[in-house]
Amino acid sequence: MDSVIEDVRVRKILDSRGNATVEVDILTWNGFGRAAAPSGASTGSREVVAFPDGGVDKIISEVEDLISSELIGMDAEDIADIDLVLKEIDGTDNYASIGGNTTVAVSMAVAKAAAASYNLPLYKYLGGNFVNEIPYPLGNMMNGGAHAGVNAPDIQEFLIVPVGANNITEAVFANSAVHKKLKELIQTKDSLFTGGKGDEGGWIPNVSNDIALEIQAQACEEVGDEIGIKISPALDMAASEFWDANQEKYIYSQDNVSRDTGDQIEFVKDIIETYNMIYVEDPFDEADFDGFKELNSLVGDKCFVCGDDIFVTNKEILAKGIEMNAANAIIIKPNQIGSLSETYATVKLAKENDVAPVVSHRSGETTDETIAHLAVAFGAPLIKTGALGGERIAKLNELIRIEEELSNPIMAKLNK
Ligand SMILES: C=C(OP(=O)(O)O)C(=O)O
Ligand SMILES: [Mg+2]
Repeated sequence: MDSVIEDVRVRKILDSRGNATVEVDILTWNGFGRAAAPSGASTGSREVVAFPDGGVDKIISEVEDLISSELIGMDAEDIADIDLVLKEIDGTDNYASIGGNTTVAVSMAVAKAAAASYNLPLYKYLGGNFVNEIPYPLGNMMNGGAHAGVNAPDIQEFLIVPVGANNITEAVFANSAVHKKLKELIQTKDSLFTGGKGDEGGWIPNVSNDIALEIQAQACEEVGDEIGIKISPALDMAASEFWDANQEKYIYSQDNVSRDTGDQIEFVKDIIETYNMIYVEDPFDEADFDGFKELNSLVGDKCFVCGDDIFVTNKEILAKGIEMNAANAIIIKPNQIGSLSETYATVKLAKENDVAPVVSHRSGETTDETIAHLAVAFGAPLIKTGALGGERIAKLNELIRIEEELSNPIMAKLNK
């Protein structure tokens, strides 16, 4: 009764890139949930369709009526049933009709409304009373590739993990200290640097991939020594973006170098070993399961080899990855798959097979904080949600509040 849906509102709002996205309100007899959908720039080709052609404007006037007429009267607690109804309303395999961004916003708002109906925070409603692990924040320090300008490195994201942090406050401030330090270090290498930032708040340096790797490591070491905790470098290479299928090579335009898959395996292995990288995401093209498998067998004991574009939060594709031992971590982005219950199914399969779920933002975000709750509820060891910027700190500050609420909070185990 408390959680029976009484009203559904769908509106068009701004995202952090100035593009339109949807925000959904769900009102129950005793609760309220609001969620908004993010959007990607370096999207995997097998992600569900975010919005049909015509974007938000195409669907905004119809979906509210369509969804309201089905959902009003249903119980928000029946999230899986509601997700099936959304799939039926859409009527396609990949949400091409009303958009996976529409359905995911509804699905997350329903879960939040269900939690609120029983006066529970979302992480506790989904994860239970015993959850007490806080994920380490993968902080975005420098941006290249599809998230930056033409003179930036080819590697999309230079990240860090404050692995020695004892709590989330220490962790997020360690990340912001490294971000500040990097501004100084970039200025010594890039005379044209104007303080420009990429989509996720990392600096955009006009330097080679090698120089970016060096100053990333230097910043981790210097700040780590200053504050007395270990900080490890990490990367999202987003290699599908610079894989040339005709030449069968990874094209590093900043460095004037191309690498075939064998060279790429050696190159990435060398980076991981030289800089003690704790995490490398998408080091190969989204179709290259063999490259992933080879790298994972070489470095998987000491480094998270994480798949984003390759798995697109899809349970069936992850199953193939598990069979091949292609990765030991998977990016979890609810809007890649279109609903919370499908997201959960992928997380469950990952955890059952010792593949670490890494709950993640998108490059286009809103101030929606839902993924902070999902990361805690799912027991994710890592959350990837930037370091600075209003839409990024919305999640980080929510983690600080969650930690404060928990009776016995501990940082997650990384086992690397
Ligand atoms: C967050 C990412 O970028 P996007 O949202 O552009 O896919 C990513 O590649 O991990
Ligand atoms: Mg990625």
